[in-house]
Amino acid sequence: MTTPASAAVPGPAAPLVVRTVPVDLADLPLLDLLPQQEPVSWLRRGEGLVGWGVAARLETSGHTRFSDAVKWWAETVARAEVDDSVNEPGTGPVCFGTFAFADEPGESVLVVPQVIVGRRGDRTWLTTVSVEEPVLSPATPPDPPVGLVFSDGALNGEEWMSVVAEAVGRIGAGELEKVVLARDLIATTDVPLDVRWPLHRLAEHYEMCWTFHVDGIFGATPEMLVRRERGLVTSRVLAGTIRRTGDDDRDLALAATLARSSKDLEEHEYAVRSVADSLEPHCSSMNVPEAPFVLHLPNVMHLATDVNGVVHDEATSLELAESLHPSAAVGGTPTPAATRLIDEVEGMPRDRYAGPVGWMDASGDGEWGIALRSAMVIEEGVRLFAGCGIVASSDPEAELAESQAKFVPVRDALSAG
Ligand SMILES: C=C(O[C@H]1C=CC=C(C(=O)O)[C@@H]1O)C(=O)O
Repeated sequence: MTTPASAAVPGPAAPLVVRTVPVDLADLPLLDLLPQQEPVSWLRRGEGLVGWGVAARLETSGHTRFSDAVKWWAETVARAEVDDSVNEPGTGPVCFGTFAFADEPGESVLVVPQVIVGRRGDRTWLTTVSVEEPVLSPATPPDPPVGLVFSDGALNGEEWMSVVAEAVGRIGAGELEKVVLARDLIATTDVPLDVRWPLHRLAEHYEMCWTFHVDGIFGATPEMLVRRERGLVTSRVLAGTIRRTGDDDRDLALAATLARSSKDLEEHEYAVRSVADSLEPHCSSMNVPEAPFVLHLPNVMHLATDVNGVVHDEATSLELAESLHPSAAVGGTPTPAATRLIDEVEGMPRDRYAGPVGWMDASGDGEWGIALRSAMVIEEGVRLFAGCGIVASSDPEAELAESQAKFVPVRDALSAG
């Protein structure tokens, strides 16, 4: 079912009036433009999109959440009055989306901001949607979190390790090959979080990741579920992790260990296979590298594979994201057995953690990351998430340590110092 969030917000019935013009912002970081109210962001290395205000919005849920969103967006852009003098991916009408991991529970949202500013290479543009052109200038700086206190989420460390042990047993018994199990952490704050605070810090420290915020879920994801651009499709698949020590020489040795680790290579292979198998029906040709490379992030290193293809059908980036979700980087292998086990033992709703998050333009081009290294704004503060791929040889204690390392980006970004 498609329901606009409020009666004041035009749904697909009221045509959007969209205008994109080039702007010159010199070197002003796009994040500096974001006001505290209703900010959205999708940025990597200073490029991407930010926006604010709500010109149109869709909330949906259940197993039709992706098809509802695809239909709503097609209807919205079909009726829009568009004047786009820049004509790049991400200009003209653009929606931002965040999707629940599972059919139940969780709301999925598409939002069309009133103002969007984009940057790609040396081009910067402003898109307005049914509003006057604003004067673009730095917004007030973000406020740091007040009274931040972390506590266990649904399970404490010991309990989560027993769940991992249970999964290892079930894998050993032949029920499935891999499952990704996640845990959460609660951060309470004395006043509502100014989400721009962690966004600035994530963008600064994790510049090789996509720093996102859409409707209360934010983070810096290293994993691109799918990018579709002018007929080309790319997916960055990650699975297999080792923590960094902070000592460069030791980290290089660890990277070599990761690249040879049979446990991590097995975990990675499942994830690459799931992505390649889902993309194949949409592609006339594909390149799936035989061996992964090691992606170095400030907190961890991952085995990574970039899968590329040429799309031969009309599938939009969001339809491609739907067919890829949940990949074995966040679900498992085989997918049905893995998602059943997640439901049975994880002990918490994932909501939008590990679901697709990103944006799409009127042509269907867009980028959908996996909402990892992420947190959801909740009434009491923030709920952080981290998950780990479990295979037959996984050790619960090592997985707990890995999950702690995966909390680090958001955890550090929330600290006031
Ligand atoms: C599920 C997460 O990471 C995935 C992505 C990269 C490496 C992973 C791993 O090694 O377990 C996970 O598959 C997470 O960060 O919450």
